[in-house]
Amino acid sequence: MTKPFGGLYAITPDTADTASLLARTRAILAGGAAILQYRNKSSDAALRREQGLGLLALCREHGAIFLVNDDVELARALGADGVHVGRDDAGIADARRVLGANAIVGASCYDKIELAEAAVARGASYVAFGAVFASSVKPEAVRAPLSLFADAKRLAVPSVAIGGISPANARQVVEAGADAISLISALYDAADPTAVARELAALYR
Ligand SMILES: Cc1ncc(COP(=O)(O)OP(=O)(O)O)c(N)n1
Ligand SMILES: Cc1ncsc1CCOP(=O)(O)O
Ligand SMILES: [Mg+2]
Repeated sequence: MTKPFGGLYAITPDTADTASLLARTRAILAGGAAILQYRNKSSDAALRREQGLGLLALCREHGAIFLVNDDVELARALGADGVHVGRDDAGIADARRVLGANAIVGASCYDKIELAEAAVARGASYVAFGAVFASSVKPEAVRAPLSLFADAKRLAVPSVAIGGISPANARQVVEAGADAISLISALYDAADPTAVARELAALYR
C-alpha cells in the first residue's frame, strides 16, 4: 500500500557543491521530507547526472519520492519516480510517454485554477500553485492566493504549494488545504535542516 502523495516536499537549490547538497538533503530527509525534487537550472549535464544519482540513492534510503524538475530525459536516465514540468517544459502527455503510465508527473499551475483543470485533464499526478509568498529564489514569480487550495479540492489530484514558505507561515498553507508544501530556502539555508524539516512535516500528522 503506497502512501498518499503529500506532506513535506523539499526542492534542491542550484549548487555545484555536491557534497554539501547531499549532506543537507540527507538531513532534510531524516527530518521527514516525503518528496524530493532535484531542481538545477545552471549546472552542466554531467554534474546534474552525478548529483541526481546521489540524490536518488538518498531518497531510496529514506523511502522518499524522487522527482526531477524540467528534464524528462534526465528523470528517465536516473530512474526517478517522475518529473515536474512548467509552462516552458515538456508537456504532461509527452513526459508520461517517456516515463510511463506509473510515473509521477507534476505540473506548475501558477495562480490559475484553469491551468490545474487542464493539467488534470492531460494526466497530471499533482498540480502546484505559487508563489504563495514572496520568494528570494524566484522573485519574479506571480503571487498565488491561498484560496486556490480550497478550490483545488474538487480536482482528482493532490495540490502542492510553493514559494516563500517557512516555519513562520507554513501552518496557514496547510490549513488552506495544500496537500504538500514545497520549499527550497527555509530548508537548505537552515542552521539545522533536520529540525526545520521535522517541524514542517509534523504539520501533516
Ligand atoms: C512543486 C513545484 N512547483 C513549481 C515549480 C517551478 O518550476 P520551475 O521550473 O522553476 O518553473 P516553471 O517551469 O514551473 O515555470 C517547481 N519546480 N516545483
Ligand atoms: C521554483 C519556484 N516556483 C515558484 S517560487 C519558487 C522558488 C521556491 O523557493 P523558496 O521555497 O526558497 O521560496
Ligand atoms: Mg520548469
